Amino acid sequence: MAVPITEAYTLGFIGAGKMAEAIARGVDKSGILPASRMRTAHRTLARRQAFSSFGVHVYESNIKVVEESEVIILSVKPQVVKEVLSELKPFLSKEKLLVSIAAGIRLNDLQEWTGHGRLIRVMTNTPSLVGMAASVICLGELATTEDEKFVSNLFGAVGKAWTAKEKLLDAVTGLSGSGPAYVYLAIEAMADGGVAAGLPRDLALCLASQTVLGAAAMTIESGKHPGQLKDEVTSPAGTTIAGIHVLEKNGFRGTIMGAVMAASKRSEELSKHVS
Ligand SMILES: NC(=O)C1=CN([C@@H]2O[C@H](COP(=O)(O)OP(=O)(O)OC[C@H]3O[C@@H](n4cnc5c(N)ncnc54)[C@H](O)[C@@H]3O)[C@@H](O)[C@H]2O)C=CC1
Ligand SMILES: O=C(O)[C@@H]1CCC=N1
Repeated sequence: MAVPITEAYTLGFIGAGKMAEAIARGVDKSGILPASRMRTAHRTLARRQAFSSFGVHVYESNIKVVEESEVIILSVKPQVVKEVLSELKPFLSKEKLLVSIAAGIRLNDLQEWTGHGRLIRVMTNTPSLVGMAASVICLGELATTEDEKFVSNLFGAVGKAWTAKEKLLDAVTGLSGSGPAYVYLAIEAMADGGVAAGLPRDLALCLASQTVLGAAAMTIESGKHPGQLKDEVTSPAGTTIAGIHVLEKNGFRGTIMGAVMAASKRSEELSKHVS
């Protein structure tokens, strides 16, 4: 019988890397759980300090993290998940809720490696650090609706969270998991374009970032189709259509679609290589 997660829970991170830090800091900032109720472990001093600097308890071993946590976020690279879980399996009782954020690692495999199904898979992204993540949640067989609510609240505190069937998670990974990197490239390229056109670098980067933020907010808040919003920027014989012509000639949309599809495919491949 799965024990409901109480308000006084502790949150452990197995794998104190970039994504774990973005979640831990984001959750701490959100106010729903202070860093003092979070635990992790790492072999390097630099990563231990990165977590202890904002109040996370850092232990000597992954086992201690699991023993001391009710909810465990598995945040190691997909390639080491099986090995890490083989060590932790005896300590992962059904009282504990395991949340895997590893790209491509299926619930079936996680279930086999842990010996039980009180599992939730989440594909999130690094903007959790600033409370703007996009996360998708998939429930394992033994995860309860309370577990789902709990994890939705946790990831909802660092952005927006949706629940979906696991078969969609490779596509989610290719779109929103990897997506921030595509947008960083776009921001960098827009800033470079601004510099080429004569802007100082600092101003160019601020303008590029704010423009992406503003356009994303317009898409979400106006409810308008992005094509309509594009038309509203594009005056006849104006500047925007000149820019769009260059993008279309160079396959901009096809390139972005191809990136999402390639990353989704890679997520699918990862699942096959590790099981
Ligand atoms: N970085 C991102 O934007 C996203 C990453 N993810 C997933 O999150 C997971 C972590 O990714 P990152 O944080 O980017 O990687 P990372 O390499 O920054 O973090 C993984 C950490 O795990 C540590 N580690 C390796 N073996 C370990 C072991 N046996 N015990 C404890 N720790 C160990 C590594 O030293 C490293 O610090 C991956 O599975 C990835 O697919 C999911 C969504 C987005
Ligand atoms: O590049 C990766 O494999 C991870 C998963 C999604 C974002 N970063």
